[in-house]
Amino acid sequence: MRRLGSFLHDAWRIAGPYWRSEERWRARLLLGTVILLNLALVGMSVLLSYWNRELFNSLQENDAAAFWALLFWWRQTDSGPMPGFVFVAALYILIAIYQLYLRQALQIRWRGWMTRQVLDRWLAERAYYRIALTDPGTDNPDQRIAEDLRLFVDDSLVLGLGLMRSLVTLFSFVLVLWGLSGPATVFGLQIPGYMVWVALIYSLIGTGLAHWVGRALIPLNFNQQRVEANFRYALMRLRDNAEGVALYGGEADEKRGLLQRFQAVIENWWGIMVATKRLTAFTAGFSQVASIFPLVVAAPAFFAGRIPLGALTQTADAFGSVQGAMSWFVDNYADLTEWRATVQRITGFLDATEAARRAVDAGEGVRAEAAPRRDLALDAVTLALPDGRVLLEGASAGIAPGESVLVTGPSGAGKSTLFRAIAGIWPFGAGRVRVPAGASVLFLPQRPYLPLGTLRRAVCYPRDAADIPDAAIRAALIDAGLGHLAAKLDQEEAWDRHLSGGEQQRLALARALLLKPDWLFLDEATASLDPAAEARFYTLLRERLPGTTLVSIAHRPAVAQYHGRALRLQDGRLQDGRLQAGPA
Ligand SMILES: Nc1ncnc2c1ncn2[C@@H]1O[C@H](COP(=O)(O)OP(=O)(O)OP(=O)(O)O)[C@@H](O)[C@H]1O
Repeated sequence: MRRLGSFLHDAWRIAGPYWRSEERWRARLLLGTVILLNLALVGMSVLLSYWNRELFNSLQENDAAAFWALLFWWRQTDSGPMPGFVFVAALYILIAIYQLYLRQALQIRWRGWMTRQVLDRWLAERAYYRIALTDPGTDNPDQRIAEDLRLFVDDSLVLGLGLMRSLVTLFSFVLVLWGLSGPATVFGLQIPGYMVWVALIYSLIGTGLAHWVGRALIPLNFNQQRVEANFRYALMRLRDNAEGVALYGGEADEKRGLLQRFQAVIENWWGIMVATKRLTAFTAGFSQVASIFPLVVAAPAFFAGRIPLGALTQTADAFGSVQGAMSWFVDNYADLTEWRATVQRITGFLDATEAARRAVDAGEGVRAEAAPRRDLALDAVTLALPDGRVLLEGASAGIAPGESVLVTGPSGAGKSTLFRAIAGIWPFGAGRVRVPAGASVLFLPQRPYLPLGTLRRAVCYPRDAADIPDAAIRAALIDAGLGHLAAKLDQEEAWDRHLSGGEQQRLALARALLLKPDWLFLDEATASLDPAAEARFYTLLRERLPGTTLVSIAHRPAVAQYHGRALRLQDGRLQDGRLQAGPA
């Protein structure tokens, strides 16, 4: 019970904010309307059950006028005026259409609001990056944002409305059945409304048995989602790494891996089939029996002339409705378990983003802060790895504006990690990095990131391409030696796969020329260029961005000539040294 309580609390933690948000009035109005229409549908089915009874009675009494009136017009009955079938059916259809339409409108609004909120949290404080480093247990954020949010909203509405409808149906038809069923005498005891008790006991036994027969399906369904996702992920990896696989000729290995994962899909599916077969044997048998069971129980009263044919059929109908409503938990078993898993995954994800935000607020790791000064300062910076290994211990240094500094050191010494700390994204370590407030900073990593979409977007990233004139973008491309791409600005391609490594680095140079940052950090940004192109790259940077402070990581000795100073990272220490400045 405590587990159920904390689960419902989690579900409300996810769902609640929308109903208190700025969209709350529209949301509540939509939900209220959907609930009303939902209740109206139950009311319509109660009305139809009385209508049915009148129809069968008209048949039994051979009353053709009453029969036709009940179909196409209306008729006065003992319990009041009864509208004809055409009107009842038309109204039912109208309510059913709008109940679904408005529910779907609410679904997409709710999902849209939640998606925007979760994206905000995920992107704030670079939680998307931190979580991958500090909380690897929070897997597949893409699935959580795209799929789990959708499932949560859909399941919450469908299950919530379904439960409410079943409860109202249950109470309505229990009343109908109570009114129809006279008392019965069992072992000398008079039991009023005995058909109600028969229906409840019958349904409870059915629910219990269905749970017992079908419970194996719950973990199997759960597992099916997992193995399907694993298989899909492997296919996606192959698509993303098609070139690497093709160059290695790794098709046979890939096929083995893919078939292995697909085998897990097949095996679990067989488990589902066997369990479903068992459950279907039970539920099909149960519902067949349910269709004649109330007739068998009520038939003696009919044959004894105590109830007319209409009452007999209405009894069977009401019995079926009570039993159907009682079976709600059984019918929705799979969806309930799916909803539960979804709530757990979203809660875990929200907790991880919250933990990332708290860690930043608490100043854990290397703190990067904007300071009212012109230079950049490292104060007792220690860089560590997730396993605690220390890369750099208590380093202090400063870089003045306009300087050009080369960072060197053996592979794996921690040079890129030092850049990460300066960017304020490295969570392991201690100390402080003070960055000039208000200065624009651009990092060009080893592998330039190219976003999805047009080339224009790729060049201007992370600025909005709409803010930058066409001519400036073309000029930057031409300067960077990518003039042949200037005509393709609005072409959408997988540019990261289309362009060669060197072209991608030149595109990053174009980006730097375009954005004109005050501070430019280059992490082996020319590693894929030939020496002549590398020389042009640095010369151009110095010419076009004379006021920009340049900090480069590079292995090639030739790069040193474009810098005035070197910082060497080795054996956990940062050594400072002057360089003979070259053409810069
Ligand atoms: N996310 C991570 N988790 C664990 N270890 C990491 C992570 N990122 C980097 N490291 C480790 O930190 C060390 C330093 O990496 P870093 O990329 O800073 O080195 P580097 O000096 O830039 O090397 P290179 O010159 O080869 O690019 C390496 O041993 C690397 O394996």
